[in-house]
Amino acid sequence: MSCVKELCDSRTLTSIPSNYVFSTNLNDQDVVVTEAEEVIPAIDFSLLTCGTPEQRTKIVRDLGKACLEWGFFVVINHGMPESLRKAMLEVCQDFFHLAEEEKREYMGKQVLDPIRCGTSFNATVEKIFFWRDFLKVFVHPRFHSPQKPPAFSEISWEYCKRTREVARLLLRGISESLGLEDCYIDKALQLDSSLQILTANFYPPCPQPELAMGMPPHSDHGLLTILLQNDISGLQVQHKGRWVHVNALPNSFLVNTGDHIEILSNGKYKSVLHRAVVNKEATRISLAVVLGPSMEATVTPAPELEDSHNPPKFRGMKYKEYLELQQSNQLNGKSCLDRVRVQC
Ligand SMILES: O=C(O)CCC(=O)C(=O)O
Ligand SMILES: [Fe+2]
Repeated sequence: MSCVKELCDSRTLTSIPSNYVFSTNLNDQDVVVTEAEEVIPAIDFSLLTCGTPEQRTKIVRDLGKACLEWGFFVVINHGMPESLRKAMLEVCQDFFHLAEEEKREYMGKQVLDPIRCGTSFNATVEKIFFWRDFLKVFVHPRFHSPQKPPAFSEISWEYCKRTREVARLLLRGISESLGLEDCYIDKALQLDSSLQILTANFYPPCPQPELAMGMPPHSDHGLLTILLQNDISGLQVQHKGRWVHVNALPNSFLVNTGDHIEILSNGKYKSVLHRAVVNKEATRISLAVVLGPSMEATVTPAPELEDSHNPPKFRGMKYKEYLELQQSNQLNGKSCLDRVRVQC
């Protein structure tokens, strides 16, 4: 199965091959609105880390509201230098531009292999492919990096260390917003050995973008995903039954809550459905850093959030098993989370 990049580079395409036609794509019920109509809430990260107690209380409340109403927020004043964000995007682009032979050692790997690249989501089981190539690297608790491009290791190490710090501080605020101790998630899910995965997504220009899909509607596993993209938009977020097309603010990160926040909060904060559409003109690159529990942690709803009116909505499952389950599945809505949902 060759990459979409190779498919595009090998000849001038005027239409897409039939195995890329995504049948339930952009149909009439799929109303897409722009951010002019629906504005994703912004969280000023600096107030969480060095605001006055009053400012911190307010930002924790705002964070809780964003998790409750959107499952998605924009983080501003995060302290990450723009030069590092740019370097990270560039070095990922360089990886996708390596010759096929140089990427081959990372192809055809299993879900728990620390470095793997490929196309679509799980091209061995899918009948219809997504217009997307990817690189996935496990960067914590053990750091891994492809050997090429040579700068990848140093840049991704720094980028991942900083995104991990941002995610852990956001999770403290989210714990508090749930009425739990600020270090609750950190302790319960053993975040000193949290699994952190860097995914780089590469979406080349597509001759028939209305027929193809970069990534289908899905929710993310893990606790938080921190997303960075080049100047090309394509992410759409489900909100109140409509798709909101996101144009990221400059210098900001987009963050969404994952399935394991939904489990831990006993369904209070939902993991949000999102998808990536493609376009005719330009290559889009997005970098998604997922911070999850320790692979050995069994994630259950926090007992503090359960009572007789609110029994546990999910059964416990080890994070490692959840990852295996997700990869054996088709990437499809919240089908993986449904497998641990308690039926009532
Ligand atoms: O490309 C995007 O904007 C979305 C990527 C994404 O959802 C993912 O990697 O899980
Ligand atoms: Fe995602």
